Amino acid sequence: TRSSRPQRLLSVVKKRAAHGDPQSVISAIDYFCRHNEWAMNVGDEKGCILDSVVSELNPERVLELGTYCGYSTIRIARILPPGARLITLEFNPDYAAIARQVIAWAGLEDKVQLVEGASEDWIPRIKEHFGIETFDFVFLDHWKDRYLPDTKLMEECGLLRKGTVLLADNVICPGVPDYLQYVRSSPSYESYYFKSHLEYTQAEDGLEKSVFLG
Ligand SMILES: CCCNc1ncnc2c1ncn2[C@@H]1O[C@H](/C=C/CNC(=O)c2cc(-c3ccc(F)cc3)cc(O)c2O)[C@H](C)[C@H]1O
Ligand SMILES: [Mg+2]
Repeated sequence: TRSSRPQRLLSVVKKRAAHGDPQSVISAIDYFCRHNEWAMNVGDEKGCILDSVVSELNPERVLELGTYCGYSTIRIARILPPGARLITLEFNPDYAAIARQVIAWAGLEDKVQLVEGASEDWIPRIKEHFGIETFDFVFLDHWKDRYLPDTKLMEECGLLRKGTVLLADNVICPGVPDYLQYVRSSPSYESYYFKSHLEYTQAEDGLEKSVFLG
């Protein structure tokens, strides 16, 4: 049977990117998705905004919801300070298997812990399972109708602290209206919209940065 899109992305990475060189993995995926086959990675334009938010924050503890092929995982992990850790949740075993290989090809497996499972099952277990108190940075890029319930779950589980930054992809396209309304109206968040474009296209999209105020 035909290969999957993630499988084709992985083979491009192995063919075009240098082992242990995260930037070449990122460039190989972006080139392929722009010129050969679109895929729902955060991409280069929004990826630069993601890079700037992460490097300004210099987070020690990062959570990513929705790994897919690991593109944003390696974008974040490649600029984390030494000793920092990224936990990324992916509930599709086929995507998880591809992402593990992409992360390994980039040489970033020491900074990344890919956990196979659903966010709603894992968020309540992260503290005791990983010995993590709170996260400094959370990147939301999984099913769009799960951003809001998972954010409320992270609040309830005490995984957010004063100053924790949530960065949400796709707040315009496909859109996350219930999440946007919540973080923009809740007194517990200070929100900011980074206008950009849907990955590899000219359609509008953007990232919403929301600081938890406690
Ligand atoms: C219930 C389980 C919840 N918990 C979960 N726990 C763990 N992992 C989860 C959970 N829910 C989902 N995942 C995983 O995360 C990934 C899912 C990612 C989803 N992303 C989009 O749908 C999107 C669409 C477009 C788009 C824009 C325009 C178009 F025309 C077409 C597409 C663009 C974009 O940038 C997009 O990120 C992965 C596929 C999926 O297995
Ligand atoms: Mg996305």
